[in-house]
Amino acid sequence: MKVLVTGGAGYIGSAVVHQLVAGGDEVVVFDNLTQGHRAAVHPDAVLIEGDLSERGAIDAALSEHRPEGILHFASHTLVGESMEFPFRHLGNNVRCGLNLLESAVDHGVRRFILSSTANLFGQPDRDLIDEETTISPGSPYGESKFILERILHWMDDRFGMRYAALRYFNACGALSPDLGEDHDPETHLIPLVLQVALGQREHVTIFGDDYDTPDGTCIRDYVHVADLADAHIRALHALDGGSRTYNLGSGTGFSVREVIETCRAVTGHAIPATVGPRRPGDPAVLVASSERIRGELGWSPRYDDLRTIVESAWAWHQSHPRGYGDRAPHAS
Ligand SMILES: NC(=O)c1ccc[n+]([C@@H]2O[C@H](COP(=O)([O-])OP(=O)(O)OC[C@H]3O[C@@H](n4cnc5c(N)ncnc54)[C@H](O)[C@@H]3O)[C@@H](O)[C@H]2O)c1
Ligand SMILES: O=c1ccn([C@@H]2O[C@H](COP(=O)(O)OP(=O)(O)O[C@H]3O[C@H](CO)[C@H](O)[C@H](O)[C@H]3O)[C@@H](O)[C@H]2O)c(=O)[nH]1
Repeated sequence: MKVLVTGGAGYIGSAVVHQLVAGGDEVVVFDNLTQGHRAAVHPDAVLIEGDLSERGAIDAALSEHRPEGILHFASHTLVGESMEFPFRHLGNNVRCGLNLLESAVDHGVRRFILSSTANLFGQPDRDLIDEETTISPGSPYGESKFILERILHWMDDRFGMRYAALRYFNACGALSPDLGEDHDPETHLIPLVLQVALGQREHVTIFGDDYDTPDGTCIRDYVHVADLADAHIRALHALDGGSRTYNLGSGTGFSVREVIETCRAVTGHAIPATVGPRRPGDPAVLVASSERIRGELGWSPRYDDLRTIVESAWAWHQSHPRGYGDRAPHAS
């Protein structure tokens, strides 16, 4: 299949692009490279440097390449930042998504995959979050993704757009030692902890240890990018059977302290940690039930062991301590 992948130079998108190309699909990446990296794009994929806020740029890409499907990863992605700058997230994510969908409809594209999020659920009152759990976005970021899910519902209803909304829990790990996570600024827990082991930070700050959890720190469901890629490919090829929505996680939660302990064990570094205040917008516990995608598409996570996840991330960070190395050095 020929597909257009927005955000295909970013962390998760680039991993999915590599797996799509490996499976024989033809890929066009559309990315403004604000967080993405040229070097992360598979050499057999076409890279268009463009911004989704410009409808004309999307139209040009779809007219030239005529993809059958779109995978939409490009987004503002940070929960905490969206609490501080709600309009930035709501405006950008919804406007860019609408531009893309309107152009897709005009160009006859009828297959669409959306990167959605566990943040749709706020802090649910159940242990495992399935697709029937009440939607109550925990931040403007989560709200922007829910709005896009609702827009997709109407695209299907009005235009026969078959979509999959994939609600990832916490993406983690590296597809290979040469393809991993490189954000600026980095805000995600595992890369930050590993940067301490690399000697690039003095310590990691735990955002609150007074949550109602066994060790007082937040619990998250860490799902490996290789497993996310597998889910995208299965969902893409299942769309002819109709639109679908899936929660994607491994079904096991790990606390912030457990993540730091595992990073200590894998790296052999003491990794000093201090406790700071809670981060606005952070729910205490988010763990997925992915029974629906397991049952319908036969997906199951292969990398659900935290040590294996951290080992794959550590292999990437060790071989690329400055990431892809394409950022201007920070003034100190
Ligand atoms: N990382 C996670 O744990 C996680 C969890 C749930 C959902 N998600 C979602 O998955 C998707 C990918 O996340 P990621 O961690 O790979 O993020 P990322 O920042 O690494 O990738 C996003 C990519 O989109 C590009 N981009 C951003 N705005 C753009 C625009 N206006 N036009 C064109 N390109 C643009 C960036 O340059 C970047 O390459 C996002 O939609 C995010 O909300 C991520
Ligand atoms: O320096 C840090 C960084 C993070 N944390 C904690 O570690 C956990 C994981 O935080 P991340 O920033 O790594 O990830 P988030 O859970 O905030 O968010 C991620 O998963 C969400 C879905 O749950 C979103 O979709 C979002 O895009 C994606 O970044 C949270 O409890 C956070 O409070 C710390 O204690 N210290």
